[in-house]
Amino acid sequence: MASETTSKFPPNADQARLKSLGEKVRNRLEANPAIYKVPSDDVELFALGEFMSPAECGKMMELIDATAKPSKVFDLSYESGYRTSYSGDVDPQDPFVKKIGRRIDDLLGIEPLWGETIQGQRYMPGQEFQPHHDWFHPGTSYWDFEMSRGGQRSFTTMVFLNEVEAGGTTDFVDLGISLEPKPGVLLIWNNAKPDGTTNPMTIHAGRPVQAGAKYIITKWYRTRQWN
Ligand SMILES: O=C(O)CCC(=O)C(=O)O
Ligand SMILES: [Fe+2]
Repeated sequence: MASETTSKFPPNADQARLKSLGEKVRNRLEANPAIYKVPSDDVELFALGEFMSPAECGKMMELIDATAKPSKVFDLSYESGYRTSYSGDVDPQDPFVKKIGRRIDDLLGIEPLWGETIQGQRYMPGQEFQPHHDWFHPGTSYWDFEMSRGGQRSFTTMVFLNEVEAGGTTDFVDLGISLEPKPGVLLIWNNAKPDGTTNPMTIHAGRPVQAGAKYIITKWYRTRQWN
């Protein structure tokens, strides 16, 4: 693809940074007795219960309802059906949003400026986010732009805000792992392998909600300062 051969960012451009950040965050999470490591040989995946209180989850859902608009996945349009949830950047200046963001920064021990702003998402019945990687793929239309504003995505963090009546699991499709939304639970995964190359096995999906609604927040970290 033309954009790949002309890009100043080779595939796995941030390998060394992903490797050292992976080590740092892994050590920190493994030293935290409250954090559960989901057993997998292929992906570093962690979970933490009661990361947000029921009141905090409720407040965040109100903010999402106030900002939600159709999600965009880079060059894939909402109409394509790939990601049909409603999403919005909850106000990064809101003191409550800042507080939750800082709590995630502290837990992982990643430089706060490397974190993207928290994104809220709401799925109604039939809405889903089809299998994808959160890391950026070389050769895409967004590769150069995203790589130049913070580098590759290192860690994904995601909080389930509510109980979903039916459906809406987060599935790691190549791992055979399906996680049911439980309010307040934080998921964390490393988008890279221990050697710092991007990890194809992180492919995951937000399965269609069958009944009720599903609310989540997501915060992604890069390998350098994001803007
Ligand atoms: O809704 C989910 O369970 C997954 C969301 C997701 O993968 C994302 O926002 O990148
Ligand atoms: Fe994702």
